[in-house]
Amino acid sequence: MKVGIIGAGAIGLLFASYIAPTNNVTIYTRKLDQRERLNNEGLLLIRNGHKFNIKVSAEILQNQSIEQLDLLIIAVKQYHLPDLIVQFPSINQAKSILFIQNGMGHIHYLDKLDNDSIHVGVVEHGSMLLSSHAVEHTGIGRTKISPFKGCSSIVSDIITTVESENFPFIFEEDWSQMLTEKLVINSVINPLTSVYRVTNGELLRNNFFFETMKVLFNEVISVLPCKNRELWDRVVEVCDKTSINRSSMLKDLEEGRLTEIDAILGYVLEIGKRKEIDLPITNFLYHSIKGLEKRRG
Ligand SMILES: NC(=O)C1=CN([C@@H]2O[C@H](COP(=O)(O)OP(=O)(O)OC[C@H]3O[C@@H](n4cnc5c(N)ncnc54)[C@H](OP(=O)(O)O)[C@@H]3O)[C@@H](O)[C@H]2O)C=CC1
Ligand SMILES: CC(C)(CO)C(=O)C(=O)O
Repeated sequence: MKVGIIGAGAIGLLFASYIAPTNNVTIYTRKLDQRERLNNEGLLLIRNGHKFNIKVSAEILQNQSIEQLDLLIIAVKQYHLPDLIVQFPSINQAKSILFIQNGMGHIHYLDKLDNDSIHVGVVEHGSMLLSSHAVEHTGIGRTKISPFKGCSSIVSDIITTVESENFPFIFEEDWSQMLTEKLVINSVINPLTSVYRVTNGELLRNNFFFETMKVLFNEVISVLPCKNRELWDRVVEVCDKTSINRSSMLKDLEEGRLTEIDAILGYVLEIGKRKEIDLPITNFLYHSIKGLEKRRG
Protein backbone atom coordinates (compact mmCIF):
# COMPACT_ATOMS: atom_id res chain seq x y z
CA MET A 1 0.00 0.00 0.00
CA LYS A 2 1.12 3.57 -0.62
CA VAL A 3 1.30 5.47 2.64
CA GLY A 4 2.28 9.12 3.00
CA ILE A 5 3.20 10.80 6.27
CA ILE A 6 3.18 14.58 6.56
CA GLY A 7 5.33 15.75 9.46
CA ALA A 8 8.73 14.19 10.06
CA GLY A 9 8.82 14.88 13.79
CA ALA A 10 8.83 12.52 16.77
CA ILE A 11 5.53 10.82 15.90
CA GLY A 12 5.76 11.01 12.10
CA LEU A 13 9.15 9.26 12.11
CA LEU A 14 8.02 6.73 14.72
CA PHE A 15 5.05 5.77 12.50
CA ALA A 16 7.26 5.70 9.40
CA SER A 17 9.71 3.34 11.07
CA TYR A 18 6.99 0.78 11.84
CA ILE A 19 4.97 1.15 8.63
CA ALA A 20 7.83 1.27 6.08
CA PRO A 21 9.03 -2.33 6.39
CA THR A 22 5.70 -3.65 4.99
CA ASN A 23 4.40 -0.73 2.90
CA ASN A 24 5.59 1.83 0.40
CA VAL A 25 6.11 4.88 2.66
CA THR A 26 6.85 8.46 1.65
CA ILE A 27 7.67 10.98 4.36
CA TYR A 28 6.82 14.56 3.42
CA THR A 29 9.23 17.04 4.99
CA ARG A 30 9.48 20.75 4.56
CA LYS A 31 13.24 20.97 4.96
CA LEU A 32 15.59 19.97 2.13
CA ASP A 33 18.36 18.72 4.41
CA GLN A 34 15.94 16.43 6.26
CA ARG A 35 14.73 15.00 2.95
CA GLU A 36 18.34 14.38 1.87
CA ARG A 37 19.34 12.63 5.10
CA LEU A 38 16.27 10.40 5.11
CA ASN A 39 16.82 9.42 1.48
CA ASN A 40 20.57 8.94 1.77
CA GLU A 41 21.02 7.53 5.27
CA GLY A 42 17.60 5.98 5.94
CA LEU A 43 15.60 6.28 9.13
CA LEU A 44 17.19 5.16 12.40
CA LEU A 45 14.87 3.72 15.05
CA ILE A 46 16.23 3.09 18.55
CA ARG A 47 14.28 0.85 20.90
CA ASN A 48 15.59 -0.54 24.18
CA GLY A 49 19.15 0.27 23.11
CA HIS A 50 18.82 -1.63 19.80
CA LYS A 51 19.25 0.22 16.52
CA PHE A 52 17.23 -0.47 13.37
CA ASN A 53 17.99 1.14 10.04
CA ILE A 54 14.90 1.49 7.87
CA LYS A 55 14.81 2.44 4.22
CA VAL A 56 12.26 5.17 3.48
CA SER A 57 11.72 7.69 0.75
CA ALA A 58 11.29 11.37 1.54
CA GLU A 59 9.96 14.25 -0.52
CA ILE A 60 9.28 17.92 -0.03
CA LEU A 61 5.54 18.32 0.36
CA GLN A 62 3.93 19.43 -2.90
CA ASN A 63 0.30 19.24 -3.91
CA GLN A 64 0.65 16.78 -6.76
CA SER A 65 2.59 14.16 -4.79
CA ILE A 66 -0.30 13.43 -2.45
CA GLU A 67 -2.93 12.35 -4.97
CA GLN A 68 -2.05 8.67 -5.40
CA LEU A 69 -1.92 7.65 -1.75
CA ASP A 70 -3.94 4.83 -0.16
CA LEU A 71 -3.44 6.39 3.26
CA LEU A 72 -2.18 9.80 4.31
CA ILE A 73 -1.16 10.21 7.96
CA ILE A 74 -1.15 13.76 9.24
CA ALA A 75 1.52 13.95 11.95
CA VAL A 76 1.98 17.70 12.29
CA LYS A 77 1.11 19.73 15.37
CA GLN A 78 -2.39 21.17 15.85
CA TYR A 79 -1.18 24.67 15.09
CA HIS A 80 0.32 23.56 11.72
CA LEU A 81 -3.05 22.33 10.46
CA PRO A 82 -4.70 25.59 9.31
CA ASP A 83 -1.82 26.42 6.93
CA LEU A 84 -1.42 22.82 5.79
CA ILE A 85 -5.08 22.44 4.82
CA VAL A 86 -5.16 25.75 2.94
CA GLN A 87 -1.79 25.34 1.17
CA PHE A 88 -2.20 21.69 0.15
CA PRO A 89 -5.78 21.08 -1.06
CA SER A 90 -4.65 17.81 -2.67
CA ILE A 91 -4.67 16.15 0.75
CA ASN A 92 -8.39 15.79 -0.06
CA GLN A 93 -7.46 13.31 -2.79
CA ALA A 94 -5.79 10.66 -0.64
CA LYS A 95 -8.12 7.64 -0.44
CA SER A 96 -7.96 7.64 3.36
CA ILE A 97 -6.62 10.11 5.84
CA LEU A 98 -5.66 9.65 9.49
CA PHE A 99 -5.18 12.48 12.00
CA ILE A 100 -3.20 11.67 15.15
CA GLN A 101 -3.09 15.01 16.94
CA ASN A 102 -3.45 15.41 20.70
CA GLY A 103 -6.28 17.66 21.82
CA MET A 104 -9.51 18.57 20.06
CA GLY A 105 -8.50 21.47 17.81
CA HIS A 106 -8.46 19.41 14.61
CA ILE A 107 -12.05 18.17 14.70
CA HIS A 108 -13.67 21.21 13.12
CA TYR A 109 -11.41 20.88 10.04
CA LEU A 110 -12.47 17.32 9.31
CA ASP A 111 -15.99 18.12 8.12
CA LYS A 112 -14.46 20.33 5.43
CA LEU A 113 -12.40 17.52 3.85
CA ASP A 114 -13.62 15.50 0.83
CA ASN A 115 -11.72 12.24 1.49
CA ASP A 116 -13.93 9.13 1.32
CA SER A 117 -12.52 7.87 4.59
CA ILE A 118 -11.30 9.94 7.54
CA HIS A 119 -9.98 8.37 10.75
CA VAL A 120 -8.73 9.92 13.97
CA GLY A 121 -6.18 8.30 16.22
CA VAL A 122 -4.62 8.74 19.62
CA VAL A 123 -1.03 7.81 20.24
CA GLU A 124 0.04 6.58 23.66
CA HIS A 125 3.64 5.83 22.73
CA GLY A 126 6.57 7.81 24.04
CA SER A 127 8.72 9.06 21.18
CA MET A 128 11.74 11.32 21.07
CA LEU A 129 13.32 12.88 18.01
CA LEU A 130 17.10 12.41 18.19
CA SER A 131 18.00 14.08 14.90
CA SER A 132 16.33 14.85 11.57
CA HIS A 133 16.49 11.14 10.65
CA ALA A 134 16.56 9.33 14.00
CA VAL A 135 13.86 8.62 16.54
CA GLU A 136 13.85 6.78 19.87
CA HIS A 137 10.81 4.74 20.88
CA THR A 138 10.94 5.69 24.56
CA GLY A 139 7.71 4.09 25.70
CA ILE A 140 5.69 1.29 24.13
CA GLY A 141 2.03 2.19 24.31
CA ARG A 142 -0.87 1.74 21.90
CA THR A 143 -2.42 3.61 19.02
CA LYS A 144 -6.19 3.79 19.09
CA ILE A 145 -8.01 4.45 15.84
CA SER A 146 -11.62 5.33 15.18
CA PRO A 147 -13.55 6.14 12.00
CA PHE A 148 -14.75 9.73 11.77
CA LYS A 149 -16.22 9.43 8.25
CA GLY A 150 -16.59 6.48 5.86
CA CYS A 151 -15.60 2.89 6.59
CA SER A 152 -12.90 2.07 4.07
CA SER A 153 -11.02 -1.15 4.80
CA ILE A 154 -7.72 0.39 3.66
CA VAL A 155 -6.81 1.58 7.15
CA SER A 156 -7.46 -1.80 8.76
CA ASP A 157 -5.64 -3.60 5.91
CA ILE A 158 -2.54 -1.47 6.43
CA ILE A 159 -2.68 -1.83 10.19
CA THR A 160 -2.85 -5.60 9.87
CA THR A 161 0.52 -5.51 8.11
CA VAL A 162 2.04 -3.17 10.68
CA GLU A 163 0.85 -4.12 14.14
CA SER A 164 3.21 -5.95 16.45
CA GLU A 165 3.98 -6.35 20.14
CA ASN A 166 5.96 -3.11 20.03
CA PHE A 167 3.42 -1.22 17.95
CA PRO A 168 -0.10 -2.38 18.82
CA PHE A 169 -3.37 -0.86 17.57
CA ILE A 170 -6.89 -0.84 18.95
CA PHE A 171 -10.00 0.03 16.96
CA GLU A 172 -12.61 2.12 18.79
CA GLU A 173 -16.16 2.79 17.65
CA ASP A 174 -16.74 6.11 19.34
CA TRP A 175 -14.16 8.67 18.16
CA SER A 176 -15.49 11.36 20.45
CA GLN A 177 -15.13 9.27 23.60
CA MET A 178 -11.68 8.11 22.45
CA LEU A 179 -10.43 11.67 21.89
CA THR A 180 -11.99 12.90 25.12
CA GLU A 181 -10.16 10.24 27.12
CA LYS A 182 -6.84 11.16 25.50
CA LEU A 183 -7.65 14.82 26.10
CA VAL A 184 -7.92 14.09 29.82
CA ILE A 185 -4.60 12.21 29.76
CA ASN A 186 -2.82 15.09 27.99
CA SER A 187 -4.57 17.71 30.12
CA VAL A 188 -3.00 16.17 33.21
CA ILE A 189 0.43 14.99 32.01
CA ASN A 190 1.50 17.65 29.52
CA PRO A 191 0.99 20.93 31.44
CA LEU A 192 2.28 19.57 34.76
CA THR A 193 5.45 18.05 33.25
CA SER A 194 5.97 21.36 31.42
CA VAL A 195 5.62 23.58 34.45
CA TYR A 196 7.70 21.29 36.72
CA ARG A 197 10.14 20.49 33.88
CA VAL A 198 10.13 16.77 34.65
CA THR A 199 9.76 13.49 32.78
CA ASN A 200 6.32 11.87 32.75
CA GLY A 201 7.43 9.27 35.31
CA GLU A 202 8.49 11.84 37.88
CA LEU A 203 4.86 12.93 38.23
CA LEU A 204 4.22 9.46 39.68
CA ARG A 205 7.37 9.20 41.79
CA ASN A 206 7.10 12.57 43.53
CA ASN A 207 4.13 12.33 45.92
CA PHE A 208 3.58 16.10 45.88
CA PHE A 209 3.40 16.22 42.09
CA PHE A 210 1.17 13.15 42.22
CA GLU A 211 -1.29 15.04 44.45
CA THR A 212 -1.47 17.87 41.89
CA MET A 213 -2.19 15.32 39.16
CA LYS A 214 -5.23 14.10 41.10
CA VAL A 215 -6.56 17.60 41.74
CA LEU A 216 -6.17 18.59 38.08
CA PHE A 217 -7.72 15.32 36.89
CA ASN A 218 -10.83 15.86 39.05
CA GLU A 219 -11.25 19.39 37.82
CA VAL A 220 -10.89 18.43 34.14
CA ILE A 221 -13.33 15.51 34.29
CA SER A 222 -15.89 17.70 36.06
CA VAL A 223 -16.68 19.32 32.68
CA LEU A 224 -15.90 16.65 30.09
CA PRO A 225 -18.36 13.94 29.02
CA CYS A 226 -16.26 10.94 30.18
CA LYS A 227 -18.01 7.65 30.66
CA ASN A 228 -14.88 5.66 31.53
CA ARG A 229 -14.74 5.07 35.29
CA GLU A 230 -11.21 3.71 35.02
CA LEU A 231 -9.84 6.84 33.39
CA TRP A 232 -7.67 7.81 36.37
CA ASP A 233 -5.98 4.42 36.12
CA ARG A 234 -5.38 5.05 32.41
CA VAL A 235 -3.73 8.41 33.15
CA VAL A 236 -1.40 6.69 35.63
CA GLU A 237 -0.76 3.81 33.21
CA VAL A 238 0.19 6.10 30.29
CA CYS A 239 2.41 8.15 32.60
CA ASP A 240 4.11 4.96 33.77
CA LYS A 241 4.53 3.43 30.29
CA THR A 242 6.08 6.65 28.99
CA SER A 243 7.94 7.36 32.22
CA ILE A 244 11.27 8.31 30.62
CA ASN A 245 9.54 10.53 28.08
CA ARG A 246 9.51 14.29 28.20
CA SER A 247 5.97 15.19 27.14
CA SER A 248 5.49 16.77 23.71
CA MET A 249 4.51 20.03 25.46
CA LEU A 250 7.69 20.12 27.54
CA LYS A 251 9.76 19.40 24.42
CA ASP A 252 8.00 22.22 22.59
CA LEU A 253 8.86 24.67 25.35
CA GLU A 254 12.44 23.45 25.60
CA GLU A 255 12.88 23.88 21.87
CA GLY A 256 11.22 27.30 21.72
CA ARG A 257 8.15 26.13 19.76
CA LEU A 258 4.50 26.87 20.32
CA THR A 259 2.69 24.25 22.41
CA GLU A 260 -0.70 22.61 21.82
CA ILE A 261 -2.09 24.15 25.02
CA ASP A 262 -5.00 25.83 23.17
CA ALA A 263 -6.23 22.49 21.80
CA ILE A 264 -5.83 20.84 25.23
CA LEU A 265 -6.52 23.04 28.30
CA GLY A 266 -7.85 25.87 26.10
CA TYR A 267 -10.54 23.47 24.90
CA VAL A 268 -11.31 22.32 28.47
CA LEU A 269 -11.69 25.96 29.57
CA GLU A 270 -14.02 26.60 26.65
CA ILE A 271 -16.29 23.73 27.76
CA GLY A 272 -16.15 25.01 31.36
CA LYS A 273 -17.23 28.46 30.15
CA ARG A 274 -20.15 27.01 28.19
CA LYS A 275 -21.28 25.08 31.26
CA GLU A 276 -20.58 28.05 33.57
CA ILE A 277 -18.21 26.01 35.73
CA ASP A 278 -15.08 27.67 37.13
CA LEU A 279 -11.84 25.77 36.55
CA PRO A 280 -9.23 27.68 38.59
CA ILE A 281 -6.39 25.15 38.35
CA THR A 282 -6.91 24.60 34.63
CA ASN A 283 -7.01 28.36 34.15
CA PHE A 284 -3.80 28.80 36.16
CA LEU A 285 -1.97 26.14 34.15
CA TYR A 286 -3.29 27.39 30.81
CA HIS A 287 -1.94 30.89 31.52
CA SER A 288 1.32 29.50 32.94
CA ILE A 289 2.03 27.63 29.69
CA LYS A 290 1.04 30.64 27.58
CA GLY A 291 3.43 32.74 29.69
CA LEU A 292 6.26 30.22 29.24
CA GLU A 293 5.64 30.19 25.47
CA LYS A 294 5.79 33.99 25.44
CA ARG A 295 8.99 34.15 27.52
CA ARG A 296 10.72 32.01 24.92
CA GLY A 297 9.47 34.24 22.11
N1 LIG B 1 5.82 13.49 20.87
C1 LIG B 1 5.03 12.66 21.51
O1 LIG B 1 5.47 11.90 22.42
C2 LIG B 1 3.55 12.58 21.16
C3 LIG B 1 2.96 13.47 20.24
N2 LIG B 1 1.62 13.31 19.90
C4 LIG B 1 0.94 14.18 18.93
O2 LIG B 1 1.44 13.94 17.62
C5 LIG B 1 1.43 15.16 16.86
C6 LIG B 1 2.84 15.38 16.30
O3 LIG B 1 3.70 15.58 17.43
P1 LIG B 1 5.28 15.51 17.34
O4 LIG B 1 5.69 14.50 16.35
O5 LIG B 1 5.78 15.44 18.72
O6 LIG B 1 5.58 16.97 16.73
P2 LIG B 1 6.95 17.54 16.13
O7 LIG B 1 6.96 19.00 16.43
O8 LIG B 1 8.11 16.70 16.57
O9 LIG B 1 6.77 17.33 14.56
C7 LIG B 1 5.86 18.02 13.79
C8 LIG B 1 6.45 18.01 12.38
O10 LIG B 1 5.51 18.54 11.46
C9 LIG B 1 6.26 19.18 10.46
N3 LIG B 1 5.44 20.06 9.65
C10 LIG B 1 4.66 21.09 10.04
N4 LIG B 1 4.04 21.66 8.99
C11 LIG B 1 4.46 20.98 7.88
C12 LIG B 1 4.20 21.09 6.49
N5 LIG B 1 3.41 22.04 6.00
N6 LIG B 1 4.81 20.23 5.65
C13 LIG B 1 5.63 19.26 6.11
N7 LIG B 1 5.92 19.11 7.42
C14 LIG B 1 5.33 19.95 8.29
C15 LIG B 1 7.35 19.91 11.22
O11 LIG B 1 8.37 20.27 10.33
P3 LIG B 1 9.62 21.20 10.74
O12 LIG B 1 10.53 20.30 11.54
O13 LIG B 1 10.18 21.54 9.43
O14 LIG B 1 9.07 22.32 11.55
C16 LIG B 1 7.74 18.82 12.22
O15 LIG B 1 8.75 17.99 11.69
C17 LIG B 1 1.02 16.27 17.80
O16 LIG B 1 -0.32 16.63 17.61
C18 LIG B 1 1.21 15.67 19.19
O17 LIG B 1 0.28 16.15 20.10
C19 LIG B 1 0.87 12.30 20.44
C20 LIG B 1 1.43 11.45 21.34
C21 LIG B 1 2.79 11.50 21.77
C1 LIG C 1 1.45 9.97 25.60
C2 LIG C 1 2.17 11.29 25.95
C3 LIG C 1 1.75 11.77 27.32
C4 LIG C 1 3.61 10.89 25.94
O1 LIG C 1 4.45 11.82 26.52
C5 LIG C 1 1.78 12.34 24.96
O2 LIG C 1 0.75 12.22 24.34
C6 LIG C 1 2.55 13.60 24.75
O3 LIG C 1 3.68 13.74 25.22
O4 LIG C 1 1.98 14.47 24.10
